[in-house]
Amino acid sequence: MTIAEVIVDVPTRQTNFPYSYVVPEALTDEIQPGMRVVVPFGKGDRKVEGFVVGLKDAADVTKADLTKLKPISGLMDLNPVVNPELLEMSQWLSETTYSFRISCLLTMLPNVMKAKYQTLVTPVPPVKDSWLQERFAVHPALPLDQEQFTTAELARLTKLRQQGKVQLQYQVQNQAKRKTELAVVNQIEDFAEVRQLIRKNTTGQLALLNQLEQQPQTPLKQRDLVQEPGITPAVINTFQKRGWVTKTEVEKYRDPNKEAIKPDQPKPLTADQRQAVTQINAAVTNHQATTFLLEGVTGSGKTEVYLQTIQCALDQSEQALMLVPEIALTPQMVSRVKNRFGSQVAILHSGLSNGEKYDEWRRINEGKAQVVVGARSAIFAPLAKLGLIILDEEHDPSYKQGDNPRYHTRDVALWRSRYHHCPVVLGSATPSLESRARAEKGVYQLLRLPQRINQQQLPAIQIVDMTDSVQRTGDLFSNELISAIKATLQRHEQVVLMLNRRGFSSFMLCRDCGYVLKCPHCDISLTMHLDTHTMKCHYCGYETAIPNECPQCHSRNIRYFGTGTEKATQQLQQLVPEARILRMDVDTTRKKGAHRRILHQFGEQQADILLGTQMIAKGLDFPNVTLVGVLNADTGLDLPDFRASERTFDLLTQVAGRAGRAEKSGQVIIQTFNPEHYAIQLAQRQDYEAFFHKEMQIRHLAGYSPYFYTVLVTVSALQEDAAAKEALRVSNLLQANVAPQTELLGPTPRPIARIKNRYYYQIIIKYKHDEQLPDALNRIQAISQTEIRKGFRIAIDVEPQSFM
Ligand SMILES: Nc1ncnc2c1ncn2[C@@H]1O[C@H](COP(=O)(O)OP(=O)(O)OP(=O)(O)O)[C@@H](O)[C@H]1O
Ligand SMILES: [Zn+2]
Ligand SMILES: [Zn+2]
Repeated sequence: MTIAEVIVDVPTRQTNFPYSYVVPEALTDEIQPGMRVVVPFGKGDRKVEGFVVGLKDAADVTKADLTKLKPISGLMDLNPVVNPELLEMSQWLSETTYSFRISCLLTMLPNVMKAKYQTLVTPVPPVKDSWLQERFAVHPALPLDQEQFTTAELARLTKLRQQGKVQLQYQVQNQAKRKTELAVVNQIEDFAEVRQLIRKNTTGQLALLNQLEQQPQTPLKQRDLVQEPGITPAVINTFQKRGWVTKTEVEKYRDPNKEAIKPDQPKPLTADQRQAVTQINAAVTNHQATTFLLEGVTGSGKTEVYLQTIQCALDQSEQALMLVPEIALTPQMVSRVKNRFGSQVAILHSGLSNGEKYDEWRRINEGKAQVVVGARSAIFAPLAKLGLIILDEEHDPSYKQGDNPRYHTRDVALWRSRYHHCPVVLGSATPSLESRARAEKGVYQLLRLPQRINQQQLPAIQIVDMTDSVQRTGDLFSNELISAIKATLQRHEQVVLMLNRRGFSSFMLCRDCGYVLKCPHCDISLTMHLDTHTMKCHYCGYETAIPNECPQCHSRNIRYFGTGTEKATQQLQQLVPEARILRMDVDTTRKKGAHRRILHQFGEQQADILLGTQMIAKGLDFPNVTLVGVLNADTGLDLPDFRASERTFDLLTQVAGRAGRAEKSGQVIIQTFNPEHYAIQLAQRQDYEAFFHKEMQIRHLAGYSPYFYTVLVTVSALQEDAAAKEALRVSNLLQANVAPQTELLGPTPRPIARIKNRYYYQIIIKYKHDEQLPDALNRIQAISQTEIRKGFRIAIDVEPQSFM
């Protein structure tokens, strides 16, 4: 007899220990680690989903224990969905992020593979109640929901259940559906003989015969066959009746990137590119788990380095994984990879429907894709022969997942690199301080591309001091920027304008009493949306009409501090009436394909100006863009976050890099209220190395990363005093268990103290070495499950990327 170790999916009873189940005789040959199973759990033996993480022999279990074990109810998969590498990784991930193993396993799989639960109700025989007899005449079990039963009927069922006349069953549903299509399989052995049997004038039959003869061994899709002249479904049916073909179902993958591929060739490399490619390729061919930091200024040709090293992995019959931040996963980037590697490429990003994601994932899992390009979660792509991992824009905060498991993509990449003995390339024009510091120490190997392609200069950057109102026209644009825009349009060149939306924007303020219109559920001001004429909360979705008087003092003297993209577009249109402006932000890109459409229009020069949020700062490569303007450089500088300067520097450098990338030289104008700030001054010089050294000194003095490690513990509850008390309890528990040199900051209310009616308190742990810390955090993780039942939520975030 075999025993399976199963990690079950029960949100309120999470534990990192697998439960043991008996494998029924019928499943012994089928079951494998990495498969999902349905198992009975808890008092009512309700059916839940679980993952088999190991199998062992019954001889290893005592007789007494054996009798207590329940059997597995069924398998959800025919093949393992978690391969041995990912199974091993899930263990490591759960230990290093202090999250439960089930959430690690679920994170690795496409969304549709998360099981859905359904409650079914069935009458208990003998059924005497006439209403029950009637209701359950057709189906012996019905889903217990509002669609099936009226409220009165549901109440009636509750009563019947108390009397033991009906019972509930919990059913796990597999949501993942694979699509199949009809195909035709050849059964003819002697084609000449069949040709004799077909009459000369039946061209359709002859056409089909020819198709079969060309590829007698492969199933031919009916959809493709009927494209041939003369071949119709009727012709195929005739062949089927005569036993010349049989019909079958073949798997069909939804192809999310239907756009035509324009094959392209590797470019001859510059000397710097060649040096980088040579070193990375050596590590690929020698199977070395080296981490390279590719520090290349904007437009230095990092992408070409990625493509040529990917080629090297493919030449070794190995696979490559390329990660890109979600917003940089532009259609431009995707087509660059697809044009080079064609249909071997699988793409994973949030714009795909769940079904499309599942299909791409299956293609990868079945070894049918050799190159995977995707955003954060693509780091778990089940490539079995990984030969190279690339993280483009490695400094990007979106590489850190905000929910459990709170992993950093870079750490997972390094783990996989060790597992597969393959190199990792971290690329950026502005590497994170952590990575650059590791390169300084020799932990990572530094490769630099200090020059732009074509000897093109980095664009000249001009800073405009917005505190000087003489310089302004309207509240968003300086005279300099407006005249530069006009001059650019006269040369028939294009402009990219960025509105920095980090921090707070477009809120309503009463000039008489100072009232700011806030969300009733969150501690954050509401944002004005002109298209819907509402004030919206960006955290919980609450919305209300735009008020025309102050809700507090009823004064009409209210002001909208709008720096929203809509308002900026309107102002700009008034100042430069001839301009054709495209707006790109979360609102205009919500619809599927909108992002692609806007960029396509801009690329085809159907517009002069692209005005957008951070979304436009990354990855865009338009040769006709010669002017970049940043409307408000500093909204991120005041945020209570030790990385505020780094983020501002990164963003300005990235967006400036969009100008003058081809033959024409570029110009950048940065509008700011803090012209003296070092992040802005050094961004003006585009001097990453100087910024790195300056910022390292500041981090050293303040005791922050990369000199110290941080862990953020957050406690929340519906009542503010309860949250505060619980945070204090957690803090005391930590204090008692961490090493004496470890510093605890807080508990303090989080900068945005309330979201969706929950109050948040935070504790920041700072340390250099602390061997006791993992144990201390494990204790917190363990109590989090009991606390959840009392209404508290405790979150542990190792190396947090945000303190909001
Ligand atoms: N060796 C080369 N010869 C000619 N053109 C090249 C070469 N390498 C890259 N390019 C071209 O130079 C332009 C800039 O390259 P690329 O977009 O790869 O830079 P990047 O470093 O990734 O930039 P960013 O970080 O700003 O996105 C692209 O249009 C690319 O096709
Ligand atoms: Zn007021
Ligand atoms: Zn809200």
